[in-house]
Amino acid sequence: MEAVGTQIRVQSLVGEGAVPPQYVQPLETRTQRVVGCRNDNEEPSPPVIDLSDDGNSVHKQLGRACSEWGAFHVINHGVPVELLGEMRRLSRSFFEDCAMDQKLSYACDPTSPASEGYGSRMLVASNDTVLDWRDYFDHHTLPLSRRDPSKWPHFSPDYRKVVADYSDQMNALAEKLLCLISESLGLPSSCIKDAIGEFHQNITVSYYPPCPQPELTLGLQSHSDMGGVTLLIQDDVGGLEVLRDGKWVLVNPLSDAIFVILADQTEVITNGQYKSSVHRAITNAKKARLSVATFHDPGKTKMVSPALKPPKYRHVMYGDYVSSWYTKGPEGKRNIDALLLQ
Ligand SMILES: O=C(O)CCC(=O)C(=O)O
Ligand SMILES: [Fe+2]
Repeated sequence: MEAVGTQIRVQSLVGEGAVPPQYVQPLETRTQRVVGCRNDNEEPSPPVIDLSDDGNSVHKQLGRACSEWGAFHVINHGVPVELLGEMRRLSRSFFEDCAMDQKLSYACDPTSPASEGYGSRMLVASNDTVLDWRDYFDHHTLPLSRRDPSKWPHFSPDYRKVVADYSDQMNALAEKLLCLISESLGLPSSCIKDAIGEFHQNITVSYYPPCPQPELTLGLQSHSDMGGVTLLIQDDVGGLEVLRDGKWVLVNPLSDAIFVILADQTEVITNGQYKSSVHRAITNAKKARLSVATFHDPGKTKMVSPALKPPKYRHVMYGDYVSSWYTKGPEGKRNIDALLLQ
């Protein structure tokens, strides 16, 4: 078992046979799913939107997807699919091919939330939080003043270049999607992007090792993302679930698609017309799973408020919103609900 400070990497627990008690979820948050991670159409799943369709049709499909799901796949998105594959391949290789002491040379600071590097524990606030069955590597990528590739792995000569290319491509796609999403509400194209301001982008690679008792654990507990919009790719294992009408729905992996997740500030800006998506990751006993989530968020000092009247949410300074998230914990949508005006 490896530890840095109080941080243990989940990967180093694999092979212990039983899940340590800190990782055991209370009954009410455990998954009911018999863990075979495919949604075989017995339940509706988030829509797939072809961005090469004509403009009108894309706006309509986006409007429905955003109001009914807050999350959807996009295809023909303009990002080279080879780059998606490279990002998955290289990030998997960091977790699986590098020795633990090499990985730990990139350890994030366990005392500071969202610090860059290799970690396992998302929340630093309290010792009684149930831990996620997940390790991660967080890269700070935009604005360029935050980007320091010397903090990223270099076991492969391509790693840093691929992450930088991936960051630029995701940035362009996030901007394009926010324009389309604004237009789908009849707002000026730049409305949501302007309300978020310059993107603060982080790329988090999550690695979920096989879990001996998947029915007791979660890879990542239920939450909505805090910022503007998240663009996610995953491998073919499956395990991401979105909450819809009180039911958890498994998101099937589509290798060439990018999964778009609306986050809390987009809910505020659209005045609740579009809701952020509550999601989580479940575990399985057989295969490690990998996802790459790219977050596009406001800067810490940005004031965010609804673009529509009368406002249903109070304005908030993004940095204050983030601090309360880290002190209280994500727990579904509790934090965004606190911004609702009566
Ligand atoms: O692993 C996944 O599919 C979900 C990741 C996620 O929700 C996050 O990093 O915020
Ligand atoms: Fe998330």
